[in-house]
Amino acid sequence: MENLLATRSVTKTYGKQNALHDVSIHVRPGEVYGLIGKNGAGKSTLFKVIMGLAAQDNGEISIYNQPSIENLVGAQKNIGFMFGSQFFPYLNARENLVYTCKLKGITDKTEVDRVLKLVELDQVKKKVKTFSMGMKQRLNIANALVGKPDLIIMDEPINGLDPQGIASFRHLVQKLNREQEITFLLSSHILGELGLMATRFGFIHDGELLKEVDRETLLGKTEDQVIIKVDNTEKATYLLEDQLSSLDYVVNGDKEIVLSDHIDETNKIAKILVDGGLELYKLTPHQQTLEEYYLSLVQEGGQANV
Ligand SMILES: Nc1ncnc2c1ncn2[C@@H]1O[C@H](COP(=O)(O)OP(=O)(O)OP(=O)(O)O)[C@@H](O)[C@H]1O
Repeated sequence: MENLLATRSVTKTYGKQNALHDVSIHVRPGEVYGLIGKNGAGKSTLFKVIMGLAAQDNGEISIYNQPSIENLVGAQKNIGFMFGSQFFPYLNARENLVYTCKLKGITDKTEVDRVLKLVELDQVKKKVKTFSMGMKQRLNIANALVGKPDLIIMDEPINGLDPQGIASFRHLVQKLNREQEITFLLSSHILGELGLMATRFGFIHDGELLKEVDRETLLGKTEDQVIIKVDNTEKATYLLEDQLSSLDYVVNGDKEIVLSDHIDETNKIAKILVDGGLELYKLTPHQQTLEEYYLSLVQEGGQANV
């Protein structure tokens, strides 16, 4: 499928700091793409490079498969962008958006009403300085919607929102994605926050893109596990390795054994451990979360089996 936005082997350094190394992401039309990475992973730098706010050292950006600089500048007009709030606090939402229209050279007088309606701020008259975080976020989206972009890029859009704000943000993104056919590229340092709304994920760590994976594949990878806690982890893994045919496990920092196979044989596992003279404190089935999957991906440097 043709990409709406792609980066090819983009590299960017700040002095000796390697902010992006060989990053190739592929955002297809109609997706809600979640770029996930911890603080300092390179998400903002990648967005700045895409928007032409920072120059890459190497690599290419293409929008609708148009890599040349002149075309890219034109194509960037089809991108709505949000990098934190930059509104006049003493103006209301409408007045702020009129200003955005002026900056973008949009003369259509109905544009402000259109975007205010889409984010359900059309009835709100008060000044922006009195807005809740959730309302500010909706105004941010309205601002990005001005000019009918195909793609909206938002850097850490969920930061600072309460659970209700996160839910209404999610519903708004999904509605705009479905009804206005807007593609989204969103970043977060918390996978769980984008886990419910993104249709595809890119995992970035220390400036490198570890993996791109669609939602269904990712959900299929969060496996059923068994968590075991005993008084002697080393002896337990020795006994289990000895008496079970194959054993896929990790020992995590809390001295727990996380077993990914033999999950239907908890009775047998308990017997092996107790017969081996171990104190068994815990033996519980567990469904791996997206966050845990992401952490294992980072630990394995992108080699997790997707
Ligand atoms: N202007 C700059 N000068 C020097 N180093 C920078 C600059 N901007 C970013 N960096 C460094 O580049 C790396 C990537 O930073 P970036 O801001 O892109 O990460 P991020 O994933 O967006 O994290 P955060 O969510 O904390 O902003 C970090 O090590 C950061 O310190």
